[in-house]
This record gives sequence, structure tokens and C-alpha cells, in this order.
Amino acid sequence: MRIDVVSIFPEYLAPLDLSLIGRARREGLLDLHVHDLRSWTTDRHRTVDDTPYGGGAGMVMTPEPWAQAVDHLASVGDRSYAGARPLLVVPGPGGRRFDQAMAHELAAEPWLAFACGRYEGIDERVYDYAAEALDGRVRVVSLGDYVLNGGEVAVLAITEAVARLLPGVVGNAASLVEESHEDGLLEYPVYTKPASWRGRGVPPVLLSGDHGAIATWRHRQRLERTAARRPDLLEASAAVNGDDPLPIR
Ligand SMILES: COc1ccc2nc(C(=O)O)sc2c1
Repeated sequence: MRIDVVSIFPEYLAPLDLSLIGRARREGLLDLHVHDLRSWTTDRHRTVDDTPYGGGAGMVMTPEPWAQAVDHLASVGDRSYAGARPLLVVPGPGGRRFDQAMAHELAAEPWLAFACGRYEGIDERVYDYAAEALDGRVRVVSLGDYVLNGGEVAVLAITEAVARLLPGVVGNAASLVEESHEDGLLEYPVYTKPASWRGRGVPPVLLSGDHGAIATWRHRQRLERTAARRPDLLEASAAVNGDDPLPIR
């Protein structure tokens, strides 16, 4: 997978050099290109914003640097990635909410590009221009119902959630299975040594060696934890599967 990120704060993406994502890049599983939007400016001050038409607080990102960034992405024509055009993802509070299902959708894309907005946002005409230049493949995505100062933090989160789904990135693929949100349930509680710690023990079933009993206990823990913390997930699952959201009643 290729990922391009355009930002006025390219150093914000430095964490993508670390840990599993950094290793995936070094192993050639992820081809990441971070671009400074200001490299597509022409004035002495490398200006990327201006006052909003219609008045109001803050500044708006001007369209021309973004159009040149989009033109670059459209012209790269990296034949290594099917279609040679990326899906452009623009993080924004008014976007479709990012979730694990979308993480899987994006992980199936050969090439993603992220446009990181700042200030009050990007001139609206850029979205239309980008859709024309990239065969309509532009998606506005929000991390959640809150507002950040820009798209970079969202890109870090989305990139990590997506890249970890790529084959070979997470050492043990089995660890991707019983995770929160993978199958509609939250994960079970985990324990490690020591067996007794500051007067607190480990559930005996986990020390029993009875793998069937352990699997049953863990599933029950997932149901109870989901019912307690995210009952909405159980209701959604029941609506889809038609089963009793809490068979453990
Ligand atoms: C100006 O660019 C922004 C501003 C707020 C914001 N909030 C996001 C979110 O996912 O909540 S992405 C994003 C991008």
C-alpha cells in the first residue's frame, strides 16, 4: 500500500516512523510519502490561507496550493498501485464517521492520499476539483463527534488502524481477531505474571489449562463488558444477526 499525506505540519506525521508502522515502511509493506503543502505555494511568505468570504472568525485554506497538490497526486501515476490514482481521504468534523469497517475498506485500497485541513477548513471548491481529478474518489472522514484543530491527528489514527490490517504488519495475525470492534464485541480482560499482585489474583479459569473453559469465560467476559460499556454495539449486532443481544441473561 502507498499512502501520501499533505499537511502544513509534515513533522506531525513523524510518529509514523515508529513501532509497527515504521517497521512496515522499512520492510516495504507500506510506502509512505509526506508532503508539505507549502511546497505548492509561490509567494515569499508561502501563504496557504486567507480570510473567509462572507466574514466570520478564522481563516480558510486557499484552493490553489491544494489544487497543485491534487494535480501532483493525479500525475504521479505510480503504476505500482492499481489504478495509479489514490482514494483521497480528507479528515473533517463533518465527515462520515471512521470505524473498524471503514478501516477494512481503506485497507483494501492500494493507494490512499490524505489531505490535512487546518484553520477553518479547505475552500469547498477543492473537494469538487479533487473529485474531478481523481475519478470521484474523495471521502471526508471524521474520527468522532468532536473537533480537532486539523486533520493530522486523524491521519495518524486512521493510518495506524488501516496499516495494522495489512498482511505482515502485525506479527501474529491471530491477534487481530478477538479485538474490540472486529466482531461487534469489546475484547476480554487480559492478565499476565505475576499470578498474585498487590493482593490481587488472576481469574482461576485462566490458570486451569482448560482451553474450552477459558474460551467460554473469555466470550462471556466480552458479552458482559460490551453490555456494560457499549450496549449500542449489542443492539446493532442483534439488529443485524437477529439474535438475543445478551444470551448470557
Ligand atoms: C480544519 O481541519 C480539521 C478541523 C477539525 C477536524 N476534526 C476532525 C475529527 O476527525 O474530529 S478532522 C478535522 C480537520
